Amino acid sequence: MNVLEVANLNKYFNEPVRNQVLKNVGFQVERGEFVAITGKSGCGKSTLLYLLSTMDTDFEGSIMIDGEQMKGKTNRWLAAFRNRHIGFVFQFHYLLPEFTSLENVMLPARKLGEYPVGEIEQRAMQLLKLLNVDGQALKRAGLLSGGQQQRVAISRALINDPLIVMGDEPTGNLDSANGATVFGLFKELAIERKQTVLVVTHDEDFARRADRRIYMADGSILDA
Ligand SMILES: Nc1ncnc2c1ncn2[C@@H]1O[C@H](COP(=O)(O)OP(=O)(O)OP(=O)(O)O)[C@@H](O)[C@H]1O
Repeated sequence: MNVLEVANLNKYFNEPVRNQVLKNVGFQVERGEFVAITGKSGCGKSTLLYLLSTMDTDFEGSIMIDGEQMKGKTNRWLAAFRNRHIGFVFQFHYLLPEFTSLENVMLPARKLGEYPVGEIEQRAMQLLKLLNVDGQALKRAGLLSGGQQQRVAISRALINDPLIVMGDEPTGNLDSANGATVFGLFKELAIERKQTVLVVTHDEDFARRADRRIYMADGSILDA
């Protein structure tokens, strides 16, 4: 079953001049696939991922996630859908700096409101532990190193057990041991939990070991 179906996707930026950044992009991803999106700097990878994450709604074409069309939905609907189904690890973490790591990880689950706080806290601690950052649980996120913040952000992305995990350079700030932990975790999500993982990366080793690789060049997909 396809979790993601992208068809005839075009994206334009209008500043400073009108520029077509994605050109008729189309591909499909099955449930439980681990996909790496690669390509030269500026080819449109982050733009694509941002659209797929439903955070940018300004596009032409079709993005279907879990059988739902993302085009034309209200921001409120998209925010609820995103919180429930998509875990996203940004290139810049966007953790709330005044909140502790633990509070940051718990936030999407508290927003969802499906589980008691105690259960959410327990699960958040498990994720922080899995990512070797449980020692920082009670520290304010703004005081952590870049790599620690990255691992907290990954924990936060996984708290609601999302259908799709999307990452923009998720191992970018990590040393090789922590990078390998994250890779192993993503692989496990895909194989054991049938979660779909979609990662933009410049890390050749990471890309090579994914189930599938999507190459982009100048706003188009070369091989899907
Ligand atoms: N908000 C914006 N306004 C105008 N142009 C933009 C905007 N964001 C991105 N672009 C342009 O879109 C193109 C694709 O950018 P994008 O960030 O998607 O590339 P990328 O492949 O992710 O690059 P990198 O690997 O360096 O992160 C670039 O030419 C960039 O300058």
